[in-house]
Amino acid sequence: MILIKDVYVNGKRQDILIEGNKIKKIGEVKKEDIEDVEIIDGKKKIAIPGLINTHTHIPMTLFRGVADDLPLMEWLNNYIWPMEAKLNEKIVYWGTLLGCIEMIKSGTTTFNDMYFYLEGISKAVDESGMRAVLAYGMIDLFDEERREKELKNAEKYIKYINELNNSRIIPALGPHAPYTCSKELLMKVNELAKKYNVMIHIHMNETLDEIKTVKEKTGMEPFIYLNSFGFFDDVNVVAAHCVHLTEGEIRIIKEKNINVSHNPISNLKLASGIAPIPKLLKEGINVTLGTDGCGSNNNLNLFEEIKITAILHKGVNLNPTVIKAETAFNFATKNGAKALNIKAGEIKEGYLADIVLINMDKPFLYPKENIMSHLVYAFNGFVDDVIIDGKIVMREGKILTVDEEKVYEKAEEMYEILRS
Ligand SMILES: CSC[C@H]1O[C@@H](n2cnc3c(O)ncnc32)[C@H](O)[C@@H]1O
Ligand SMILES: [Zn+2]
Repeated sequence: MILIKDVYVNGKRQDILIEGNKIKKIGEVKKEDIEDVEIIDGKKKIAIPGLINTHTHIPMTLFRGVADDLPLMEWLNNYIWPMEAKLNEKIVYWGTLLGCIEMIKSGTTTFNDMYFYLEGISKAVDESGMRAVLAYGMIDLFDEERREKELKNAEKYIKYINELNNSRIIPALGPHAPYTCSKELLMKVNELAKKYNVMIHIHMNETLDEIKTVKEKTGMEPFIYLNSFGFFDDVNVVAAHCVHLTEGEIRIIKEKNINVSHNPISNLKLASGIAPIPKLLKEGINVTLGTDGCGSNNNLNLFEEIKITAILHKGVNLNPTVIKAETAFNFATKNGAKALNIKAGEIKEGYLADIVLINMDKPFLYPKENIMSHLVYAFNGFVDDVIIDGKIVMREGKILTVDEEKVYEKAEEMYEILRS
């Protein structure tokens, strides 16, 4: 058992008792009453639910800084995809470990990923102690032979992850986007999602260019097109980006309970645009936050997304009340958990013990009055202790699950292979 004593949580100082992978009690807990307990002194700390990143390509930590200041299509076609052709399980494994360290240090406990070489990713997630939803990213480019291969791979990885029997690693399906995946592939994805009871993770409406391509091909906007053949029926979908949406598309997102992953930093950096988040909120749509990969962000610090979300939409709408601090924070916690269907995102009895502690003795966190405001507008994202699934993975800034130095060394080595 783990007992966090005198920590500021849910508005007051109290104790948190963790048993197994769950929060057993919040309130006053006497250590004498419990046997075999590890005590964490929470006096100087606050406890928040671990953050949930709903759109990443985690091994892309190794692509950090390789192609900046470009629009999406040029970035993908001329830089990222040629480099991705050199990937293998080993490179992806080390890139993922680097990403896990970065996320743990910045308070993220769960991520929703779409990428290749899922054996390497799963191994790294397992070792790091993180929680993840992993989808093999499918791209068929409208070619039948490629489609069959991609679908086989996707199914193979769902089975592979299920056989790992690790409750922290959840399989999903990841068709890349409507401009890279055929209707036949997308229809099959809906079928497989129901067959294996897994969610779907897809890029939607990121740029005007891609929407134009889909419209020229199908005569419809992407959400209308996918909806026309039942892609969103009876499945749980996380749609990343959703930057440019028509009223009709917003109606579909609402009707089909599609979860939106807002990635403001990636969208700003690739000059894709700004998603109409206040409009989506008015419709009661579940908005969550993602970083996207490190090629387009260039880090995995979800606290940055929280702050940007809270301030960006104020500026764009000339209205400081459109997204309040707590709303942005909930995007990265409660709403993320809802999207991924996990009992996390809040510190509550019976919930998964995914908890982050922050030492408040930091100059930018004084005076200690409005904690939520500080977390959203003042905090730099460097947290102190992280518990995932009831296990301490970082203590006082030190990662306990993996050898940090070795990961940094290997990351440099893997990068040399990619750029050669
Ligand atoms: C098929 S696995 C994921 C695939 O997506 C690429 N990617 C990374 N960031 C983005 C983005 O913002 N939009 C579209 N595609 C993106 C990644 O490099 C992989 O090839
Ligand atoms: Zn992406």
